[in-house]
Amino acid sequence: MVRRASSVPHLNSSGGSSADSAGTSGSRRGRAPVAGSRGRKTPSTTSTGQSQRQSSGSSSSMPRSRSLTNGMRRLSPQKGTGSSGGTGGGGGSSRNTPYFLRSRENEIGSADTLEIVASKSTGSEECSTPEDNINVVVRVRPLNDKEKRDRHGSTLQFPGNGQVILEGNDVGQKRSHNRDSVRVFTYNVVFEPGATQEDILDYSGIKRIIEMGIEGFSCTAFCYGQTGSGKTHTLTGPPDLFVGKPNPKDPRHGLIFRSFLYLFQLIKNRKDVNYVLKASFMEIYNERVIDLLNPGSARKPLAVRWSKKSGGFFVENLFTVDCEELDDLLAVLEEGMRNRAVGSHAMNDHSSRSHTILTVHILSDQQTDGGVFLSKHGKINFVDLAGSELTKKTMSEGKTLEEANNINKSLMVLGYCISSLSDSKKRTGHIPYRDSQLTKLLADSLAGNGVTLMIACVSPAHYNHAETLNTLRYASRAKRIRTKPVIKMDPREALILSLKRDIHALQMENDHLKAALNLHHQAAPNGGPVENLLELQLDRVSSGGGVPVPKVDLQRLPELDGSELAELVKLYMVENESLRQENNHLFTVRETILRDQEIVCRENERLLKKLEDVNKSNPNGNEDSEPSQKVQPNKE
Ligand SMILES: Nc1ncnc2c1ncn2[C@@H]1O[C@H](COP(=O)(O)OP(=O)(O)OP(=O)(O)O)[C@@H](O)[C@H]1O
Repeated sequence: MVRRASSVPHLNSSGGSSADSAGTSGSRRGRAPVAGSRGRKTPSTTSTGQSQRQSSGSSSSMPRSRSLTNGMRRLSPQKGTGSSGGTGGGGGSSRNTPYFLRSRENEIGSADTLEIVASKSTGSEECSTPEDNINVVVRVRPLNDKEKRDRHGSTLQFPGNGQVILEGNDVGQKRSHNRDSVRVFTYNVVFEPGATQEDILDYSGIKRIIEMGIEGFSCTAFCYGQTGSGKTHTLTGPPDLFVGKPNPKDPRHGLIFRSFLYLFQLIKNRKDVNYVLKASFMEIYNERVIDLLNPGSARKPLAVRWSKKSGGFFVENLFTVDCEELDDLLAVLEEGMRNRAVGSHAMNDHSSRSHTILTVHILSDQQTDGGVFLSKHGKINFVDLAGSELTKKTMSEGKTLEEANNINKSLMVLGYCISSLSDSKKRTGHIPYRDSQLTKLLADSLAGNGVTLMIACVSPAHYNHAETLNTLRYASRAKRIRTKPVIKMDPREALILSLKRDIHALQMENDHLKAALNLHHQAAPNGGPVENLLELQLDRVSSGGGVPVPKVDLQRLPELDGSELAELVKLYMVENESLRQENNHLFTVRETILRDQEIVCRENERLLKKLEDVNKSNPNGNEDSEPSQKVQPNKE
């Protein structure tokens, strides 16, 4: 796919908390309109950490905190393996040797090599890390033609090691060496204007996100930045990619397209797991949630509700499409892109007027050694936020102005949430997720059990200095947020898995005893010292089934004679059998629990319906069902 000018990319990355120095869904299911809609003409909707100040380039004195940089640590070491470029092998590739990237000004970008080395020395890390920082990377777009024509210089420099230097806002003034106005920010990775779409796939840490999604984690990649900074370009590529029949080989394809290829490549390699993929695509336009796969002519908004079961918000009746083939996923992307709200203003001809969330659900079933099926539900959200804008600069008016106000308001709430979450004192207090639809739906990604990648997009042009500074600060704050990634797994299945592990351990012990018995017979065919049996200090413990089981010091086994060993083996086999029975019993209990759960679920649905009726008859009620304020459904 995309080939970079140089074979050695230069990125700079850091990790950790911000080292900037300057300072699910309830869903109607279907495999429908989308899968069959590729190439179909659909009516397009045209509603269209602040850092301490320091002199420039003093990177060596930058404070560094321990942190993940998992994004970099788990990068694929290879380039040029195609758009799906990774090494494949599911979670396996997360243990790749990190690829070291150095800075080369105005080329690709840089990553914090110190952080990578530090991470490497800690060895490989399991997916279920107790806490992770949000992985934050910055992408700087190139100056566009207009900016070049108007001779807007670049306000950014790239010293390497995941740093970006923002010069003082001295545009139009004499270029003083005003050290105070120079700010240095550090991120996991900084992509310089020369970075390609393929670089973003390979070095942003998105591959790790996809791998963790497959492993059952809830993952999110979101783009943030001012209008026209390249968010949509990064996630999906330019809009004309989705006009007519898209060319899959087009090098301009964005991160979502490339991630889909990578996802399917990983899944194909996991023959031992049965995967089911589903996808949904929605937008938040003027605080209304619209289903981009099924917008309807009236673009009727969907309700955002709280789920007690999952402990998070979800969009009710969001269309979810089964995606058996890569083509189905691509069709979801294309359909949504055609339906999303786009408008034009002075700073962007194709400005996103809404926030979009494309979600891929990854349901997996894997049979363990003992025959138990483990089900996991991972998901990957791709979030393209609408750009913050200064309406004076974008010259928005009328409808575009209303959109801009809504966009800015929801981004402000997101800013509050990020700011509170990044502050260790405020983190445990009230976080205003409920103040916007966007933050309700991103709550889990920001502070829950998810894994999150933030791509902060900035313009290098001097005239965007204030917005670039804002974005860089925003990104620095986000970098301080820590989440606790957890695999979503049925707890009963987890219990059975652990029981199976116990049985396996017992079986190994039995095998060991049998082997010892064999050895003993060979070494002493006429029998050993019987009287030693009492000295073995058999520690009798009661097993699950109440059968007494002797615990033997295995080192002393050779002292036993044949009959004693045979007796021990017999006891272990009985114990083994009893454990097996216990396990079967657990299976039965599990079945019963599942049946009970189904009954409760049905009852819950009935109550929810009732609740809806009550809410309908109360026109002044809020859109969300606030269980504390209204009729409460049955607890699940
Ligand atoms: N890295 C890049 N390389 C080349 N062109 C880019 C890059 N980033 C952005 N552009 C171009 O800049 C313009 C604005 O980009 P884009 O629409 O992605 O911005 P945005 O941040 O999504 O804006 P908005 O918030 O208004 O939707 C587009 O023409 C896009 O193709």
